[in-house]
Amino acid sequence: MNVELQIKTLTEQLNQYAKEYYTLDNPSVEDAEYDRLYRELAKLESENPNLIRADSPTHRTGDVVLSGFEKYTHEYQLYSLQDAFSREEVEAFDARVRKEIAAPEYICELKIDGLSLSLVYVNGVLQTAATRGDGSIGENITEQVKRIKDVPLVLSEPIDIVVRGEAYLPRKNFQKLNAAREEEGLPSFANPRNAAAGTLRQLDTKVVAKRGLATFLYQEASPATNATQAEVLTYFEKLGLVVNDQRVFATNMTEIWDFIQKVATMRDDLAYDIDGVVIKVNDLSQQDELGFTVKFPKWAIAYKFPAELAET
Ligand SMILES: NC(=O)c1cc2c(N)ncc(C(N)=O)c2s1
Repeated sequence: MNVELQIKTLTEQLNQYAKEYYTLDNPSVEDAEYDRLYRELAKLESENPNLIRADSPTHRTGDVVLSGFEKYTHEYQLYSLQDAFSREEVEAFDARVRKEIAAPEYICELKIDGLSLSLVYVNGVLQTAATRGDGSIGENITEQVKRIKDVPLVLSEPIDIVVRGEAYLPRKNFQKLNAAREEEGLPSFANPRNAAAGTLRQLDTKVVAKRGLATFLYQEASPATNATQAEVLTYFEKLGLVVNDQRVFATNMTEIWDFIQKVATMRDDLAYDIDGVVIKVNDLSQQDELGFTVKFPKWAIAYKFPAELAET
C-alpha cells in the first residue's frame, strides 16, 4: 500500500478509535493498540511531512507551550443574551416578539455553563478558535482547542463556516481534576466553569489535553444557509460538531414553561453544568426581522435558574 494511503488509513482508524474512547465512552481497542498505531502514523508523518493530513490526531498532541495569547478580532460580533429570572419576564419577551411575529415557533435549548467559544473553519479545516473576549476581540486559543477531543479538526464538508458554542468540563472530569489537585496540594476549582476557563488559559497545551474538556456548538455566526435554528443544529451534527440533544419546540408560554420546569428537575442528573434555558425564535428570517436592541438580540432570551445554594 503506498505511503499516502497508509497515512490516510491510519488517520481514519485512529480518529475512529478516539471517537469511540472519548465521545462514545466505548473503546473497541486497547490503549496499547491505539498507541502502536499512533506511533506508526507519527513515524510515517515524520518521514513524509508533506503527507500529514489536517485531521491527523498528531495535531492534538505535541507539547506546544505558547508564550502568551494573541488577540483575535472576530469577523462576526459575539452578542450576549438578555436574561430573564422569572416566568413574567419570559412572558414579556414572548409578548414583545408577538408584536412583530404573529405566531412564533420557539426552539428551547439548554444554557451550558462553560466558556464561550468561536470556531472558524476554512474549507472545512479548523483554522482558528477564540474566546469571546468583549464580543469583538477575543484571545486566540486554537492550539488549546485542538486538544479538546470532540472538536473536529476537519468537518465532513469542505465549507467556510464560523460557529459559536461552549467549552465545558464534564462533572466527572471536574471531580477527577479537583481530586488530583488536592493530592498535589493545589487549590481546587470552585466549579466546572472556572476549571474550563482556567484550562483554556493554560499556555502549556499538554495540560489541556489531560483535563478532558468537551463542547456543545449552538449557533452559526456566519450567514446561515438553513431556514431555521433547528436545521442549523442538525447540519452541525452532520458536519461532525457536537450539539446538545436536549432541545424542544414551543409555540406558547405554557410549552416554554413546561420545558423549563422539566429541565429544572433533571438538571442535577446531567453530566455537565447548565445555568438556564435559551429560548429562540426558530425561523432565521424572523430572527433577522426582529433584529437587535443596542445590546441584545430581540429574538432570544436566556431564562436563568435561581443560583444554586453553594454546597454547605
Ligand atoms: N451568549 C449567548 O448568545 C449564548 C450562550 C449560550 C450558552 N451558554 N449555552 C447555550 C446557548 C444556546 N443553546 O444558544 C447559548 S447562546
